[in-house]
Amino acid sequence: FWVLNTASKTQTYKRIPGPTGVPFLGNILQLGKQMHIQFCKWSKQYGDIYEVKLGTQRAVVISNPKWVKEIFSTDTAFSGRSRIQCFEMYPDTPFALGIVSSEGEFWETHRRFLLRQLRDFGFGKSYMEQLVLEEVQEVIERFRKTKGKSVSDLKSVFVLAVINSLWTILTSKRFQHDDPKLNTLVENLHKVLFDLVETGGMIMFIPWIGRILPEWSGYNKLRKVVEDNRSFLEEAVKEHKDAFQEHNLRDFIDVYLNEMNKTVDTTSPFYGETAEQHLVAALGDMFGAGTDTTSTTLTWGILYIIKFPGVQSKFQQEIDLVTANSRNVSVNDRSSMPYTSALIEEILRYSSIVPGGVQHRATEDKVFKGYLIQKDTWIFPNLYHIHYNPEIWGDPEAFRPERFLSEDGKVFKKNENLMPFQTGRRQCVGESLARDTVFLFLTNIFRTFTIHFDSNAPKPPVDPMGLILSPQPFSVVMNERS
Ligand code: HEM
Repeated sequence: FWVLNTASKTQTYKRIPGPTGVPFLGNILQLGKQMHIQFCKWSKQYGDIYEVKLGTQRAVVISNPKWVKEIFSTDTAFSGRSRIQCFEMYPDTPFALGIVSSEGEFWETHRRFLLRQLRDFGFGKSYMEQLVLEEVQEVIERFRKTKGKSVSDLKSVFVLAVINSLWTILTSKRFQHDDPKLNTLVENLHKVLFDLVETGGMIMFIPWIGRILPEWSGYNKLRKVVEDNRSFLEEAVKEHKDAFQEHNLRDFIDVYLNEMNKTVDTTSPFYGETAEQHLVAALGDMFGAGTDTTSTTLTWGILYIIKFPGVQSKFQQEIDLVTANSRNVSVNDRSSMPYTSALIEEILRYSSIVPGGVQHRATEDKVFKGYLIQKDTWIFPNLYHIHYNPEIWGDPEAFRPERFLSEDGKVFKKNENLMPFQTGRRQCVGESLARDTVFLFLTNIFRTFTIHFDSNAPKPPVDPMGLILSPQPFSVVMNERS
């Protein structure tokens, strides 16, 4: 029956090409530590779409940017998410909670609610900009104190600073940049994700390995970090429940609790214990998705600006022109800063920190471009390949912000093939915040300092590393501009 069923399904559709794997492991052993590099090699061999097996999990990888847009925008069947329970705060619930991992009506309702509340609380408005600028100022003061001495771990300086504006809106609290407990929490999270890549990401693709070899596979360490995070966030929700006043809704948590209190329909996504667990998971998503990504992008930004000749001086010239070197740069200046806009696009392209995107799940059998994509298949957009495709960019290996400018260099030109935040129904909810944060941090830091590599420190190795592609540590010296 299975043979007949499969044959009848494949007969009328084009066959999806792809590399041959081995039983149980599929193509995992071919992936190596830099999965995105192998994804690019396969796309050269197999074209716009190919199929791989990650353990026993079937996945298709799409490398044509127009197809990526189409598949994630048009059909809800391609907007699902696969459960990877080892990452979940509540792995025993019947379906995944939070925003990143949930799907269907539950996800849609909560994503809409989150976006509306964030907007109402000031997302993308001048209040938010003010909050970001306060963080920028604190980071600048911290750099000032180094007085021309070497600074070696930029990312750790940025990691809590970039989330604080959002955290204020969500919880009415901000973190001290050097809060030891929080920094340990974040470091552990990053370390555990890094170690996962070292073991080929096995527990994501072959869940039973985590149960059989919990130590070797990194499962135990991962669970410890996830549970520490959960306790920290549950505490924040508990404090809000204890202090809750219906007439004084201070932040996102309060508004969410209010919605829960009003809900009597037991089938509503806002009802009962599940809804409260969702709130904790959603806060975890914001924290997880917002800290590492933005701080890594900023760190890459500084590395590229000082590494590639001429970039820092052009950038500073534009900053000085706009501010007359007498005030902070604000997001309103962006429209008069074409070089800066182009520079940030090039940083996003060149770093491509989420190289294989975040995979979606096909929630039913569906035909796409004549190929049958079967239910439960994972769909990866091959973002790194798209961002480094010579047919699109000409000279992708060159760091050249000018590719996003008109010929006379005066007008910023968007390129729709750049999609670091992915695209379509699940497109990153933090895109505008991340863009504003990167813009305000970089412009105001380079308004204040000229930065170069510390000539006494070893040259930084160039290969990016980790699940979120991060630069290897490098040391810089910051000199205050006159
Ligand atoms: C440079 C910074 C960032 C990059 C490159 C980035 C990239 C991405 C990507 C590629 C996705 C997957 C979208 C999809 O599945 O179609 C995503 C989803 C998401 N991002 Fe970001 N992100 C960044 C910053 C942020 C920030 C600051 C937040 C905090 C609000 C955030 C929150 C989320 C959430 C909640 C999702 C899940 C959306 C959903 O599944 O509906 N991200 N991001």
